[in-house]
Formats: sequence, structure tokens, C-alpha cells
Amino acid sequence: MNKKINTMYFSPTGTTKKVVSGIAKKILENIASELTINNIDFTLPGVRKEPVSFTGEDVVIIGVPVYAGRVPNILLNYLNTITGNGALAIAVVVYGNRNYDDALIELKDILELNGFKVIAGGAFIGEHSFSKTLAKNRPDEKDMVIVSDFAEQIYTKITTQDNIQTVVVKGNKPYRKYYKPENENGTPVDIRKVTPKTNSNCIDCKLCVNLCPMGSIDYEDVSKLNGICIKCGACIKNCPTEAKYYDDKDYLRHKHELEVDFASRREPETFF
Ligand SMILES: Cc1cc2nc3c(=O)[nH]c(=O)nc-3n(C[C@H](O)[C@H](O)[C@H](O)COP(=O)(O)O)c2cc1C
Repeated sequence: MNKKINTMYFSPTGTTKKVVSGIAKKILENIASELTINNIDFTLPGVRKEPVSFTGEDVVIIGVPVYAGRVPNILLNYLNTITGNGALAIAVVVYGNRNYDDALIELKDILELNGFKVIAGGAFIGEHSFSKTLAKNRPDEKDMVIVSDFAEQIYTKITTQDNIQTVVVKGNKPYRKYYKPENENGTPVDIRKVTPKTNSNCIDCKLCVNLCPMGSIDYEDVSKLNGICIKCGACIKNCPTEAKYYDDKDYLRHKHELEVDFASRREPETFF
């Protein structure tokens, strides 16, 4: 196979990164070992300012987490600046064991509109950004076996088909609306304005400032936000002293409801 392997992902809590990197590593094992992976981690805002373009020589494995059943809307502008110019793409979404709804078909459509030929797609499961119990520690070993198998099949498809077929993935068109949590009366609630609080465990290490995908946490006063919070979990899950938390009633109710209602294990789905 005479192609360059590229990975691209947005991954505030690392699950999307693990899946995308796992696919690339396995494909590379099949090709010459001296090749390296060109990686673009666009989790941080600075990276999303750089334009990226590929050519027909590239294979790009691109992954995003599922937010509200869709591609995170804060990424749409950036994703539309990436140009494929005939590059092959593998579309990957990672979701927290509720559902990926229309995220995979939306990602595939975005890539196609931007000049990629999308030849495979996968929806994988990662520990939920809101929770330390829902899909805990996923993707786990069992998931990574499926990741490897997915990569093997992609390699076979690229190397055995003369005119590589584009993939058909699961999803609705028009896409369903962004999934909205509800309160105890069944009324939809808007958790977009919810922001993390900081407790006295904070040692002011600034890790959260450097990890926030929106660049929103104030450097001088890390309890202050200068921009929006997307509830991605980066500051909360990575804090070495567990100093960050949410106390919003609707958010906490939704988190608990997800943990109860979607406790049974879902399995990855792959499309070729
Ligand atoms: C704002 C927001 C909305 C989410 N919506 C969904 C969803 O609709 N369905 C689902 O199963 N998981 C949902 N998740 C969970 C993430 O998709 C999941 O935890 C993913 O593994 C996170 O990826 P990362 O580790 O790369 O950040 C949501 C997470 C966030 C932050």
C-alpha cells in the first residue's frame, strides 16, 4: 500500500484518541514499519486555527466524540476548513453508551463535501464525559480487538479493491435535532450555560487552563471562565486533586439518568 497514514481527532477525555490511534497503528503494522503516522490532535483551540489539506496519496482516520447525538457543533467551522482533494477517509465517532444517533452520517457527509472519499466508518464506545461509571474505562480490551479487526478490514479494502467503494453508514437524513436532556417533568432543559465550579482542593497547577478545548479557563484565576464551557470533562477528569465539579441540578439529574438508563453495554458498529 502506497499511502501516507494520517490521524485527526478531537478528544478532551482521550477515548476518541485511543480508538483513532489504535486503528492507525494496526493499519501501519500491515505496511512498511519505517512509515510513521502524521497526527493532528485538534482538541486545543490553537490547532483549529491552522488550515489542513490532503491529497489522493493520503489515508485520514478522523474521529470526534458524539455530543447530543451529533458531531459537536463547535467543531463544524473547523471541520469545514479541512480539504481532502481525493484523500481516503475513515470516519470514526465515539459515544458514551447512550447512542450515536446521526453523528456518524453527519461526519461522513462533512468529509465528502470537503473532498474526501469516505471508505469506512465506525461508532465506538468511550467512558461518558459526564460520568466515571457510565461505560467506565471504555474503550477496553474487548473494544480494542474490534478496533484491530476494523483496521484489518480497512487495509484489505484499500489493497484489494481497484476502484474503492464509498461506505454507507447508519443514520437519518435529515439529521435528528440535537438530543436534549429533560427535567423531572419531561421538559427539555438547556445545560449549555452550566459551568464547572472549583473547590479548595485546587493547587493552581494550571493543568485545566492548558487542557480546556475552548481555552476558556482564566490563567490568573482558574475558577473563572472567560469563554464557553462545552461540558467535555477535560478539566474535571484530568484534575489531579479533583477540584473541578458541576453542581447544577439539571446537569446532575441528567448525568444520573444516563447512568441508570444506559447502563447495559453497547457494542461498536463498523461499516465498509
Ligand atoms: C456535551 C456532550 C454531549 C454528549 N452527548 C452524547 C450522546 O448524545 N450520546 C452518547 O452516547 N454520549 C454522549 N456524550 C459522551 C461522549 O460522546 C463520550 O464520552 C466520548 O467517549 C467522549 O470522547 P473523548 O474521550 O474523546 O472526549 C456526550 C458528551 C458531552 C461532553
